[in-house]
Parts: sequence; C-alpha cells; structure tokens
Amino acid sequence: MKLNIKNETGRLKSVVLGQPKSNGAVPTLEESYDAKSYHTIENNIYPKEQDIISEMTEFEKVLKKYDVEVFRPKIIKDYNQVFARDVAFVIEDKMIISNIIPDRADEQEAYRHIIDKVSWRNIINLPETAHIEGGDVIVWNGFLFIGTSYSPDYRNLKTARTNEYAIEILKEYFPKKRIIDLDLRKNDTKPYEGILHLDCTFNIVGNDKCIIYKNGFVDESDYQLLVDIFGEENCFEINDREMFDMVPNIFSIAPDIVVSDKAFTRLNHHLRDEWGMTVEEIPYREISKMGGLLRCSTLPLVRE
Ligand SMILES: NC(=[NH2+])NCCC[C@H](N)C(=O)O
Repeated sequence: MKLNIKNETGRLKSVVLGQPKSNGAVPTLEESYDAKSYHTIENNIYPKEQDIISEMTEFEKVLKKYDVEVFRPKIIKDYNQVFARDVAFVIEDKMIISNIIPDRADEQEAYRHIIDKVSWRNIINLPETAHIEGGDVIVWNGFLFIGTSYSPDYRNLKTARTNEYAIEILKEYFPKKRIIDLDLRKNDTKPYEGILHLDCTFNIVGNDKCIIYKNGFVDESDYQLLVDIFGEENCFEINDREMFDMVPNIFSIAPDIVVSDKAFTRLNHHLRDEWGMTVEEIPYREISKMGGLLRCSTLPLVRE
C-alpha cells in the first residue's frame, strides 16, 4: 500500500477504524488513563458494548457511502480498541509506530496485518523513551502541529502522551516541515481542566479553517499563533462545555465533507451555513464518554 497523508482533510481513500467489540469490563478509577473516562466511571455512566458497536457501525456506514476502504484491527479479547488514532500515524508516505501509554500497548499487535501492507522502508519505529500518540499529531501541508506537555509533572501524568524527545526525532525525519509544538493543559481526573490530545482542543477542517479551544493551551501565545496562522474568521471558537463534549474531534472525509456528532448543533450549523460543508451527522455520545470521538476512532492511511 502506498501511504499518503499530506493534510487533515484531503479526499479520504483508505482508513483504519477502531474496534468496538470485546472492550472488556468497566474499568475501575485506578485503571482509567484519561480524565473523561475517570469522570464517566465516577458517575456510573460507562457505555455498554452494544451502544459502542452501534455508534461505530453508523460511522462505518458513512465511510462506505463515500467509497472509503476501511480496515479494522483484529479483536483482542476484553481490551478497549476504539481509538485507532493513537496507535500509529501517517505523515506523507511514512507510518510512525507510536510509543503509546503502557496501558494501551497491547493494542498495537492487532494492527500487524495492516502495518504489514506498508513497505518496511516506510515504517518509522522510535526509541522507547520517545513518547508520542497520533491524537497529538496534525499534519497540514508544510506544517506539523504537535501537542505535548512540558509540565515538570510529565512522568506522573497519564494524560501526557507526547514528549519533547519524540518531537525532536520527527524534526529529523521531516526537516522540511515547520513543526509547531503546543503545550497542552493536563489533568488526569478533571475533564474540564485538562486536554488529553491535541485533537481534543484543536482540529483543522476545509482547506484553511480550524476549530479551537483557547483554554486547552498552557501558553496563550500558542493559541494566538494558531489564530494568526489560520486567520480569526477561519477559526471556530468553542466553549468549556463544547470541549468537554469533544467538539473539535470531528472527522473529515474531504475538504467539504465532515462526519460530526449530531449533538454538535452549534458547530454543525456553522459548518453548513457559514462554511458551506456537507455534514454527515451520527450519534457518538456513548463513545465520547471514553475520552475520544470521531477523529480518535480513525487512522487515515491514504488521502488524495
Ligand atoms: N486521539 C485521541 N484523542 N484519542 C482518545 C483516546 C482515549 C483513550 N481513553 C485514552 O486515554 O487513550
């Protein structure tokens, strides 16, 4: 397979969609590794497998409607495999195998049959201490936006998944890209106070537009830099509640076609009426309770 990802929204040809089956028992608070799941467990509202399956089936139907080739990871018994995004990611024709949080490390084996379709020359493995997950990486032509955490408490934070070492290595592999590292606010147990991955606070839609949550960034100057790059009129600003609902985490099939959660009324209205996009709405509220949404459920391999 010839990988090709130059940006976040080019016409999608081939993608991996996560696996909702056999996701195991409800985790305990100690077992959870992101604030949204923590909150969900605390409030006794963890989603049922049947509901996760039905939401992901709706997503798959939309992808198929647009003739996208869909791969699935193999099922690992009693293991959460919904969020394909973090396991690996593609930049241009290279697949980078993430060094994911140890709690999720077993997920990678389930992608072997997909990784094997890529020539070994185009696979990048990172040194063990270079941490990175796909949810922190957004490619946009000459730019590479990477979410990270420079918190002195990095080692103790389960929600800090990408470190400076991984960013330095990516700089060497992609010397022509302008790499923008963004320090994200982190909190392992309070979903209103921290951001798990970059794609929970910022995402790109269309050719030159973005969805952004200002308080997700430690430094206002990082937020301001993004607004300057895209232009104020091209930024859709979201509020605290919308961040909690994971509004930035929609998924583009093409510059003018997005898959969104049908609960995102304000965003969907804006995408259609102001930005002239086709919005495919599906229910995804149950999956959102586990700390990810539509972008997180996918791992794009080929975009036109
Ligand atoms: N790209 C993303 N935002 N992925 C969300 C992953 C959520 C998952 N519960 C985790 O903590 O790893």
